[in-house]
Amino acid sequence: MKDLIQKVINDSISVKQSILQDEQLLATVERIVDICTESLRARGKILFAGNGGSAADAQHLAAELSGRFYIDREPLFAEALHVNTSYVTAVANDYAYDEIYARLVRAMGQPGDVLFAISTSGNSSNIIKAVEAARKIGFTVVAMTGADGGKLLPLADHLINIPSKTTPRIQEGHMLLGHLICELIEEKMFGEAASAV
Ligand SMILES: O=C(CO)[C@@H](O)[C@H](O)[C@H](O)[C@H](O)COP(=O)(O)O
Ligand SMILES: [Zn+2]
Repeated sequence: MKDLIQKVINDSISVKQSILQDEQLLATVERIVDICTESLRARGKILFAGNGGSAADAQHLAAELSGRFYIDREPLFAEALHVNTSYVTAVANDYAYDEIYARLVRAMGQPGDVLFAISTSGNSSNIIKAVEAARKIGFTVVAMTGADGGKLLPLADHLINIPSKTTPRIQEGHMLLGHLICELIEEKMFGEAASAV
């Protein structure tokens, strides 16, 4: 048991070390922060979509923006697409599970909005369909993936691909960088030097 505990913690640390050393990935994080800030300043929306643990991550990250992260400040428009269970169950039942996010993207989305498509495999079809709908509308699409990026890879404007093939380790990487993105957006928009950036 102790061996497994140490292995899992070590694996998680290794993934995070790889992220830290990946300058291209860290530059992508900066670019995503700039794009989200620009969108929010223009009254755009930041939408998040994921399944399972990634749905939890989606609503967690949305709440950091619509609620607050560190700073007492105005709310920002951010939401996770699965949170209305009446909507999700009706659309999954009446149309298809694949349609749940794409349909809401079409209902809510406007050019300049940002969609975070969170899928550890990059292959969940409801996420792919949401991305296709978002691209048609003129969103910026940020894909948060792992492994080889899957089908999301060629569809994303910006890719956060966590260097791991293990779903929970990938999710931990998504949350690390997702938290970082929320912190940096808040700092850029509301921090002490906000008027200068
Ligand atoms: O949280 C976990 C595993 O850590 C699971 O609930 C996991 O999110 C689900 O199996 C998802 O359906 C996986 O989908 P995806 O990440 O490949 O898009
Ligand atoms: Zn999980």
